[in-house]
Amino acid sequence: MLNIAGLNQFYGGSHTLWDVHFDMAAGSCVCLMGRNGVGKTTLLKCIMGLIAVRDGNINYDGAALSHAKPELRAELGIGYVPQGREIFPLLTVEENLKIGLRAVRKQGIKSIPEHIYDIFPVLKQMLKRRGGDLSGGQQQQLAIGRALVLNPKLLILDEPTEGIQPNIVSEIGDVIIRLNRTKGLPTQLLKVGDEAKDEIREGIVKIKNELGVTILLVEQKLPFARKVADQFYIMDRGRGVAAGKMAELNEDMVKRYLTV
Ligand SMILES: Nc1ncnc2c1ncn2[C@@H]1O[C@H](COP(=O)(O)OP(=O)(O)OP(=O)(O)O)[C@@H](O)[C@H]1O
Repeated sequence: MLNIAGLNQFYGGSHTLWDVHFDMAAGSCVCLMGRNGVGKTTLLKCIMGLIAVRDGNINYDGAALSHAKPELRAELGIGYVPQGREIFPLLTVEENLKIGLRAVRKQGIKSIPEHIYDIFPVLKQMLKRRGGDLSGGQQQQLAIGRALVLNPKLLILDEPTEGIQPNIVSEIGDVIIRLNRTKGLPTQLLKVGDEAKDEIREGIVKIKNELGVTILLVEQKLPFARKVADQFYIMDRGRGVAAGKMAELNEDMVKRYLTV
């Protein structure tokens, strides 16, 4: 789904990403790991077209992204929640969510999809509150909710648990798992609709629609990363140095590349 080859990036004269190769398959949940300053956010920003790439290729579902305008990502179904969340503090929750709608008008999505409130009920309760008055955890839910308005196929999250209290961290973990993994709900469940009440059938269709999102996240908290992701990709000093199934992430790699 996302394929990166030979990617190099510079901040002025400073060579930050070195010949990065990275592949992720549709349906996976990949955690981008590494110590502070190794280039994780920079890689995400390259994918999102927010900073220029010196050379190399970024391909998403057959589309070449390396030199494409940032807007193309939303059109292709790539949602992004940046580090620090970047919600609009003076706008209400509803207004923040509506900002996501601009990018999807072409797809005929004109109002905030109801399933966003199923996933984050707190947003419905707080629709008229200003973004800046929400707690850190609520702001993160708002930032993820805003990205979900796009109905993304690929959702990119940069440190979604940073600065958030532990109980909300685990809620956010559950949401990521729910978005990513419930794909493949048996189709016979849909067929029971003949006898089932409309409500139930609608609920199942909704769940099917909201799920199966491919996820790429940067995360420093190891237990969280192990819980939500099925693959890891480790960076060190601007280079990709290890990748594999999360179950294969061993103590040696943790010591070598992750612990401070
Ligand atoms: N706008 C910028 N201009 C110049 N150098 C930058 C800029 N942004 C980041 N850097 C540098 O590029 C390197 C990679 O930074 P990046 O933020 O991608 O790392 P990271 O792995 O995401 O770290 P963290 O976990 O701290 O966010 C660091 O040395 C950083 O100081």
